[in-house]
Amino acid sequence: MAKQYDVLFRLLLIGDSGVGKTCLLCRFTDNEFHSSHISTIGVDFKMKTIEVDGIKERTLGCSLAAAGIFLVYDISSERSYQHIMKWVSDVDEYAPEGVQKILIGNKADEEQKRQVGREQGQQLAREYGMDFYETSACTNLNIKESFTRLTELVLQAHRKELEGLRTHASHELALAELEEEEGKPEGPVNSSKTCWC
Ligand SMILES: Nc1nc2c(ncn2[C@@H]2O[C@H](COP(=O)(O)OP(=O)(O)OP(=O)(O)O)[C@@H](O)[C@H]2O)c(=O)[nH]1
Repeated sequence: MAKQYDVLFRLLLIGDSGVGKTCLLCRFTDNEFHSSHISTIGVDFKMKTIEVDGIKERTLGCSLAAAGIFLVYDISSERSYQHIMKWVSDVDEYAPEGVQKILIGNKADEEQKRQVGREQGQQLAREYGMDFYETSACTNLNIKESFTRLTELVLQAHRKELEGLRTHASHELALAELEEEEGKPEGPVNSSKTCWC
């Protein structure tokens, strides 16, 4: 059976209740948006495979030991923005070292209710050395872009393992070609799935 992904890792969305974490995840994985708010008890868990730089990444939408974290606030809630600092300190305390982070100001479609300026988001992201996106799960603004960017950051942070994966993959390919040339029956090729969970 064809390999469905090369690398498996987890992304976590954190932020105050109601900022749109579940909706961001559903928009990214299923291209769906739900206008009702049913508070998540525990964790939502979704998977999606995307291809970045020729490598197929399978992301788990949620996890406790995550390789990448979205810190999400709602641009129509100053309070959710103020709480980002608390979320960042929790991440610094509990997340594994080297975890990649991106700041998200969600509900960017709610311009008339805006309480947090785009510059405030940019400034906070600069202070913490993070990338920043304003998104809308409702209109699909910057969803793919932000998930792809976090994926790229995770890949960069795991460059060494990735190089090993590429070398292994090219060896596998060369071996398969050789076997084909020699007319050998195709044996089971070990799949080189990497997990950074
Ligand atoms: N206008 C607008 N509404 C949004 C957007 N994203 C989410 N919402 C709405 O905000 C509410 C909360 O969204 P959820 O995704 O359930 O929020 P959450 O952060 O997962 O909430 P908890 O599970 O309680 O932590 C829902 O009514 C959504 O429809 C958005 O981009 N724009």
